[in-house]
Amino acid sequence: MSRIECDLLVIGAGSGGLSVAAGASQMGASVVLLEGHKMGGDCLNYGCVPSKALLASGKAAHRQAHTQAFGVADQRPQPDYAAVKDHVQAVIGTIAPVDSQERFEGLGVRVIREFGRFVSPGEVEAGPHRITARRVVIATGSSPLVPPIPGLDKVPYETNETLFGLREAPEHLLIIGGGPIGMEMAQAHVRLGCKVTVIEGLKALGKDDPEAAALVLDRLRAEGVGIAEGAMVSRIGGQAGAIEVETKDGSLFRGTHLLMAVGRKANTERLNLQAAGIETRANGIKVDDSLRTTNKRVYAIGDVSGGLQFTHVAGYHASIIIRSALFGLPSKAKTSHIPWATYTDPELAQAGLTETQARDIYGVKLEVARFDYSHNDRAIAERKAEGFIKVMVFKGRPVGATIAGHQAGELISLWSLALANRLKMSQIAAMVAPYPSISEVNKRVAGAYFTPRLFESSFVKRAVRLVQRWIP
Ligand SMILES: Cc1cc2nc3c(=O)[nH]c(=O)nc-3n(C[C@H](O)[C@H](O)[C@H](O)COP(=O)(O)OP(=O)(O)OC[C@H]3O[C@@H](n4cnc5c(N)ncnc54)[C@H](O)[C@@H]3O)c2cc1C
Ligand SMILES: NC(=O)c1ccc[n+]([C@@H]2O[C@H](COP(=O)([O-])OP(=O)(O)OC[C@H]3O[C@@H](n4cnc5c(N)ncnc54)[C@H](O)[C@@H]3O)[C@@H](O)[C@H]2O)c1
Repeated sequence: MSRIECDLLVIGAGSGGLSVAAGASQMGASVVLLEGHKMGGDCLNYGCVPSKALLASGKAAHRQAHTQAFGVADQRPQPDYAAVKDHVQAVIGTIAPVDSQERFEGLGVRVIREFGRFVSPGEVEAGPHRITARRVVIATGSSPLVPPIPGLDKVPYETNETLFGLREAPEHLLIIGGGPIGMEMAQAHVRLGCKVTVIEGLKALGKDDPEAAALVLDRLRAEGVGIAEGAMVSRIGGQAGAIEVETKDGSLFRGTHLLMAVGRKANTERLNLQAAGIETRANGIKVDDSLRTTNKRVYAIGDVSGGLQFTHVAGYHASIIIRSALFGLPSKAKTSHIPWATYTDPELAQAGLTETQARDIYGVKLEVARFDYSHNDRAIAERKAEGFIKVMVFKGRPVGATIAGHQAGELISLWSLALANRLKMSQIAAMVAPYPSISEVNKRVAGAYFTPRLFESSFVKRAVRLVQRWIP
């Protein structure tokens, strides 16, 4: 067994682990990075990247079929599912070098392609190596949760780890779970010519603002996605090509393929956490505000730490712990400015508090500013005028923003900036957005916040009349 000593040991080469390893190594720390499976983790191989590439194919097909309104005859799209999957793999292949072993070795990181497991509070074993590090970062991510639904073990089913490798188009895809994975994959598949039914136990897109979620769900239904809500699955039967899903209320759904999209479970089993005195909680490894585990020399970041499960959150976590692990400076992870977006068409994006959360905290003192896409000239020109932005404001500062509409995932960054820096609505209103751009909705919502103060104020009206009497 070889012995290795380093400043920082990173376990897992996904979104979080790669960010820590790259940053720490370039700042002069000796870094060892363990990866037992694919470099790039879930996001590159089975998550964000393939799902967005598949959605892009769906969008291309949908566009072909909806050009008449622009004066260009519609065409019947002829998607070739296997070719679409080639596109998905090509996109992964284009991005993969950025996450590759070679690139990281070039940055000075020692990359070991083995799974790691703790053997003591300060030592990790990986294949033939025993590694001692000043600090350890667990960034092992999450896997699809497959609940023990009776009958599920007797039928073939897909998860995000197998779906992107499927070469034959599902004739009728049943999706259990109406979260972001379920709804993104539903729209991609319906646009690629598959029949799709989503079976959701509670409320589809239930973590989002209900009004914004409803706008997206209406659009998906209009495109032909069947969405059953309040439909908790109780039993699964049938066989390959003829799957049956039964719900607690007795409804029966039949389809040819099944996708399980009911959430995630943290990747902790291989780590032998007890040997290191690291405690877990229901959804992952227990961490404090600074992302330290119950073993103070060990951090946990990204999906495995059980909070918001997004690539940009894993990257943000990496920046937080680099500060404390390398420089010994205090640093805390916040969630108040974290955005997320679901890349359906229209997109759905959130930063900070939803209206319901903000009302619970600020009560009647909360103000909600709103602007509809139907008043945005660019959106009208592009025939994307369906959607809205609303911003939750307390004492002149935004505390949350919700956007449902074209490019919502792009527009939301401004609100993360505003929340991170405690900007005022007046500072957003001072921005000038180019005309005609979709991003004008961000300025116009700030304008909407000030409209009653400026245009419906008798004080302002009196002041203007007075000044007008005096100025030449
Ligand atoms: C279908 C889908 C779509 C998604 N779309 C988006 C999106 O659009 N935007 C977004 O922000 N997020 C998206 N996500 C979420 C995003 O993929 C995750 O939040 C992100 O990958 C988490 O990064 P991570 O570093 O925590 O884990 P991962 O990226 O999963 O990386 C963990 C790595 O650790 C390795 N590993 C595990 N155990 C060990 C061990 N013991 N030793 C060594 N290595 C180990 C794994 O093999 C893996 O490579 C999506 C997820 C899915 C499933
Ligand atoms: N665009 C993005 O950023 C993006 C896209 C996809 C995934 N992700 C990340 O991946 C995570 C996982 O996504 P997800 O969609 O799997 O999880 P999720 O937890 O968001 O949604 C799962 C859904 O399944 C439902 N469900 C659970 N058990 C059920 C049952 N027995 N019968 C019927 N419905 C059931 C739940 O009520 C829930 O609505 C997300 O929370 C997100 O963090 C992000």
